[in-house]
Amino acid sequence: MSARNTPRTPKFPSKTTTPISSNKPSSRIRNVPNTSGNNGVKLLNTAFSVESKGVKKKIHPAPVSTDGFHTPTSTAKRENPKYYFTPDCFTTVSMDAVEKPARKISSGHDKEPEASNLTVAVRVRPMNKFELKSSVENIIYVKENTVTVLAGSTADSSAGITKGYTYDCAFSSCNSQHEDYADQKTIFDSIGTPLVDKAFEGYNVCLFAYGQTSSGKSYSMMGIDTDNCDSIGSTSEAGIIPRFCHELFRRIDAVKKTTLVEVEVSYFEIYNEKIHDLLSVTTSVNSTPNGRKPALKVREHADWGPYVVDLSAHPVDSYASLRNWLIVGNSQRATATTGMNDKSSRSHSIFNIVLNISGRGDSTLQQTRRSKISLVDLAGSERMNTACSNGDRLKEGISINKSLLTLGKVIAALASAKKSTSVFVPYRESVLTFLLKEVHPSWCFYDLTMFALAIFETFAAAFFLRTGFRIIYKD
Ligand SMILES: Nc1ncnc2c1ncn2[C@@H]1O[C@H](COP(=O)(O)OP(=O)(O)OP(=O)(O)O)[C@@H](O)[C@H]1O
Repeated sequence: MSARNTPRTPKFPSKTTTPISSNKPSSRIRNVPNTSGNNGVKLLNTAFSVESKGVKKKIHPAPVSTDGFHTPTSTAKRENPKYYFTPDCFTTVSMDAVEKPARKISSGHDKEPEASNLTVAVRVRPMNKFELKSSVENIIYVKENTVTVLAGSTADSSAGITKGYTYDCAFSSCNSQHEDYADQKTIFDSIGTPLVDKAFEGYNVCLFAYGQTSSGKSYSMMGIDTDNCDSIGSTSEAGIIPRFCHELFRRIDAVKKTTLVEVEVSYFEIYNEKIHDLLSVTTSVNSTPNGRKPALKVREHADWGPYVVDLSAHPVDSYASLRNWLIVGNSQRATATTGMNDKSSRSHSIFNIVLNISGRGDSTLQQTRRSKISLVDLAGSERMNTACSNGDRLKEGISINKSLLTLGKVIAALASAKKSTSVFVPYRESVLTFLLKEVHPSWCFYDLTMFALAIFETFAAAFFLRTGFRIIYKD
């Protein structure tokens, strides 16, 4: 899921700003000369600026970019000058402050298609070895963007009643011989590529995988890396994250003569509500007995929102070096065998990429675009008895379920907040929602299993979406 247009409240720093975290993003942002005649206004498409004194809201005439290096903000401002609020010396990206180019979502019973910056996709995975061993039957069918669920052994089922749910995209990966089979490339092309486009335009994007344990989230997000550094084959099992990074550098290479693109990555996990840096290379004397690095703290900056203190960030200049960091991070992630998955993720993982894009060469450079990409692989919700959880696994499962519950509550509250301003959004109830506060998801990615238990997830997902984003399902 990714917020293609990250809805954010306009923010106007009242004092000299500090970096959002110790990865010092602001130090990487240049103040570029401005030739647009905007009285020294820096068209810096970023929330991190070094000049912010004497700030007050003011409506400016729409800026004119002289070098064609537009930001989404500047373009939208030109089209919607009334929304163009900026302090004298500061221009910030505020996706709330611009009219977003809305994508239309059509749904089964909607007369009018809805405009949304959120996309929800569902993927149905093949049966796993546990399911093949037991006598389970396929109860989920995908046709176009609708998932139909036979109601199992209930009276509805005997009466031939089915339930259909319409999503933005629905993929079936059950049978590789089937013509509609969606492989890793199909998934990435459908939901990953638009995100790369948006990231290059300067939007923050976020994509997360949600679903019950063993429904294929990690497979879809990370996949199985069988490729070398130079290419990702079309039949490869590499998932969205490596494909996203590969595509990112392919595009960077294509424009490198004219455009300077700096890429920085960070990767952390939220395990039992504690944050661990997955890319930390320093050895700490404070490591826990199980070898884990000490947990990092979350703080909230008055202007830039929540951030992880001392999270390491690493500049990368090629897919090969980025892939090495991914391998390091994945090797440190907490996984364990449960009753439903041999290698179950016991934590939420968040892989962040920060892109700074600016013109290269002469002084005609006007703007720097900055976008943050968050690719999130959530831990799976689980039923304690089915997942055979006990001891540490039980504790982890409780923590996972609790934070997923909060995620649902936050999204439901955000939806209600659209109608009423007095709604309390419980971001702080879990570390995950607190950290994602600044990056509301606009892309969600759901995996469903074909297993009967998945019905629960299907209903949960439909409810979640229906309440959260008014996506109407057919029934
Ligand atoms: N589309 C698919 N095609 C083939 N195998 C898949 C697919 N989706 C998942 N699998 C396999 O199913 C198993 C479980 O998948 P995975 O570990 O990705 O689940 P998960 O949702 O991340 O689980 P958890 O929440 O417990 O971490 C893995 O062995 C994985 O390789």
